[in-house]
Amino acid sequence: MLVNPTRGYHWSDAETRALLTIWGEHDVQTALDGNFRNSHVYRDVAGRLGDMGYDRTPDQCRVRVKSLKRQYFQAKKASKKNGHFAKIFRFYKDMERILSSRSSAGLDAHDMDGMGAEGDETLDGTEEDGESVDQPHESDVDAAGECSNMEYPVKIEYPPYPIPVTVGSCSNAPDVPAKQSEEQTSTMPSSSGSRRHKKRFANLSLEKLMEKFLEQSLEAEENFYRLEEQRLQAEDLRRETEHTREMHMLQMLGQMFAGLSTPTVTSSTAPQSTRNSKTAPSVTHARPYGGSQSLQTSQVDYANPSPPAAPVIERTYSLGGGAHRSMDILPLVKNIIPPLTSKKHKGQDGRIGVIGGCQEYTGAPYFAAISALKIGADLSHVFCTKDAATVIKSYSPELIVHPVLDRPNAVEEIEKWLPRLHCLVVGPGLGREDKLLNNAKEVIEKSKSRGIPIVIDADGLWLVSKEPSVIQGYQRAILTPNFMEFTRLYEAMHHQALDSTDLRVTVQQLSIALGNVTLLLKGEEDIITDGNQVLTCSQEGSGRRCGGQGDLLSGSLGVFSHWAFSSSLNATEGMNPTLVAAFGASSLTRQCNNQAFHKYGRATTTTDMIQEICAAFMKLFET
Ligand SMILES: NC(=O)C1=CN([C@@H]2O[C@H](COP(=O)(O)OP(=O)(O)OC[C@H]3O[C@@H](n4cnc5c(N)ncnc54)[C@H](O)[C@@H]3O)[C@@H](O)[C@H]2O)[C@@H](O)CC1
Ligand SMILES: Nc1ncnc2c1ncn2[C@@H]1O[C@H](COP(=O)(O)OP(=O)(O)OP(=O)(O)O)[C@@H](O)[C@H]1O
Repeated sequence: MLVNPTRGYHWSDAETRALLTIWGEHDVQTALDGNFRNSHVYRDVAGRLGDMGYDRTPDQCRVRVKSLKRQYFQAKKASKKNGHFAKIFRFYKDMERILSSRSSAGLDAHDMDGMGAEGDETLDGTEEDGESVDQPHESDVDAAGECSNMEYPVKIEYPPYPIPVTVGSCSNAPDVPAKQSEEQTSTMPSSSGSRRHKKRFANLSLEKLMEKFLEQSLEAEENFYRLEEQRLQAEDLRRETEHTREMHMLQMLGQMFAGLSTPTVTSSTAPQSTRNSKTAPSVTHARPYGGSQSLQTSQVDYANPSPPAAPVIERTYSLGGGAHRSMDILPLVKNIIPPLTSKKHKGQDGRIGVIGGCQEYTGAPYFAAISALKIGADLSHVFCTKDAATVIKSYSPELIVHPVLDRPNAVEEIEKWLPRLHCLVVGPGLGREDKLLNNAKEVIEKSKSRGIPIVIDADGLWLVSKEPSVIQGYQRAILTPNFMEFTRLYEAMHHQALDSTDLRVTVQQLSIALGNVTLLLKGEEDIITDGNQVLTCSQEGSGRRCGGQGDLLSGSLGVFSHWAFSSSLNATEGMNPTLVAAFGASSLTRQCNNQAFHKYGRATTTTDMIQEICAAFMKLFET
C-alpha cells in the first residue's frame, strides 16, 4: 500500500523505522562501508523503501540517515553525562543496534574514532563520501540540540547560560524569552550573569522547560527538512537546466555537421512538396531539443504536416552491412547496462509491468514479460484480465500475474503497484474492448504523473490512435508501431493518407506532431526518432516474420528504458535515453531472430527467439 504518496519533508515514525530497518541490513551496511561513493546504495535504499510503500528519493533517505546519526550521537554523548538522554531520542535503540553491530563487525572502526573520517555531504548534495558514523563535534552536542522527539521529561543539566535559538536554522536549545536570547547571543555570560540566569531557570518548572525544548526541537527539525527539500528541488532544477544546455550544444553541433554533409531530409521532402504545395519543406530552421518541446506541440498543424523543423541529424547504424558507424552507438547501449554485482538486491535491475492479456491474447503479454526477465529485469509483472491470468501463470512460474484488468477498480489495483515499477509496457494482447482500453488509459495517466517510462505497443497504439492526447508530449514514452500501426497513427494525427516514399521523414513528422515522443517503426530497417535525431537499425535478422516478435521487442525495451533513464548523461553521451534504449532493444530482437532462424529456419517461432536472448545479448553487448 502506498503510505506516503507525496514527498513531504516530514518523516513519520513508521517511515523512519522502515528506513532504519533497510539501512540496518547487513548488505546495505557492507555496501556503505568502504565505498567512496554511496549514491547507488541510497538509490537501492529508496527502492526498497518504495517496495514497502514509502515514496522517497535517495537524497531524502541519505539526509534522513545523516540526521538520525547526528541525533544518536548527541543523545549518546549526553547520556554519558546524566545517564538519561538515551530516552529522549526515540530511535536510540534502533541506532544503537545498527551502529554497534557495524562497529563490532569492524566495518567502520575508523569512523568511530572521531571526526576525521566524517562523511560530510559534498556541495552538490548528491553524493556522500564513504559513509561514516557521523559523530558530532563537541559543540554540536550542546548547541545543535537535534535530540528531537523526546518521549520522557527527564532532568537535564543545562549549561549555566541560555543557549541562543535561531529559528530557521538547525540549532535548538531550551527555550528562553526572545529578547533575553538576543542579549545573550552576542556575549558570553559573565559569572554573575550566569547566577542570575540560573535563578531565572530555577523558577520555571522542569516540565515546562522540557515542553518548550521539545517544541523547538521539532520546529527546528521541520525547518531543517523543509530547507533540505528546497535544496534538493533546486538541485533537480539545476541538473535539468544543465541537461537542456548540453542538448542545445549537441543540437548546434549536429547542425554544423549537417551543414557539412548532404542533409538526408532534402531528398525525401521533394515528393511531399509535389503532393501538398502548401507544405513546401524547409529544413533550415533550428529546433530546440528537450523538455520544452511538449509546449510547442500546440502550434503543430496536424492537418498539414510540416517537415521536420530541424535538419535530421541522421546516424545510421548497421552491424550487418559495411557501415561501421554502429560502433558509435553500441557502446552507449553497453554503457547503460548495469553491472552484475553481489551488492545488489532483487528488484534493482528492473521491475517491469506489462498491461495486457485478455481472453483472446495470452501469448503477447507472456512474450513481453518473459523477455523483460531474460534480458535482465529482476521482476516482471503482468496486469491482465481474470480469464487470461491462469493461462499466463501456467506458461511461466517466474511471472507475477495480477488478474485485475477487467475489475471495476482495476485502475486503483494497478496504481498500488506503480511506485514499485520502473517501466510500464502497455498494449501486448490488451485487446480493444472499451473497458480495458479505458483502464489502460487511466493507468497511463497515473504513470505519467509519476514520470515512469512507458512503452506502447500493439493495442496500446490503437488507443493512442483514437486518443493521441493520452501520450502527446510525454517524452518518457516510446511507441513501437509496425507499419500498419504506424499508418493508423499517422493518419489519425495528420488527417491525410500516409505517403510512404520516405519513411524516415514521416516517422520524424509523426514524432514531432506527438510532441517529440520517441517512435520505433519496425520493418526491414527499424527507424527510431525523437523528432530531432533519426537512427536506423539494420541489424541482420531473417525473412521469418512470426507473430510475437514485436512483443519480445516491447518487453526488452521496457528494461532498456529503465536502464537508460537510470544512467548518467555521460553514459549516453547526451543522447536522449529513449533513443539509446530503442536501439538496444531493436538490435537485440533482430539478433535473436537471426540466431533462431539459423537453427530452425522456417519453423522459427517467438519462443525460439526468446531462447536466444542470452547468447544474442552476450554477442552484442558483452563482447
Ligand atoms: N500469441 C499472441 O497472443 C499474439 C498476440 N498478438 C496480439 O494481437 C493483437 C493484434 O495485433 P495485430 O498485430 O494483429 O494488430 P492488427 O489487428 O492491427 O493487425 C495488423 C495487421 O497488419 C498486418 N501487417 C503487419 N505488418 C504489415 C506490413 N508491413 N504491411 C502490411 N500489413 C502488415 C498484419 O498481418 C496484421 O494482419 C495485439 O494485442 C497483439 O499484441 C500479437 O502480438 C501476436 C502474438
Ligand atoms: N522485414 C524485416 N526484416 C527484418 N526484421 C524485421 C522485418 N520486419 C520486422 N522486423 C523485426 O521484427 C521485430 C518485430 O517486428 P514486427 O513488425 O513483426 O512487429 P509486430 O507486428 O508488432 O509484432 P507482433 O506480432 O508481436 O505484434 C522487430 O524487431 C523488427 O525489427
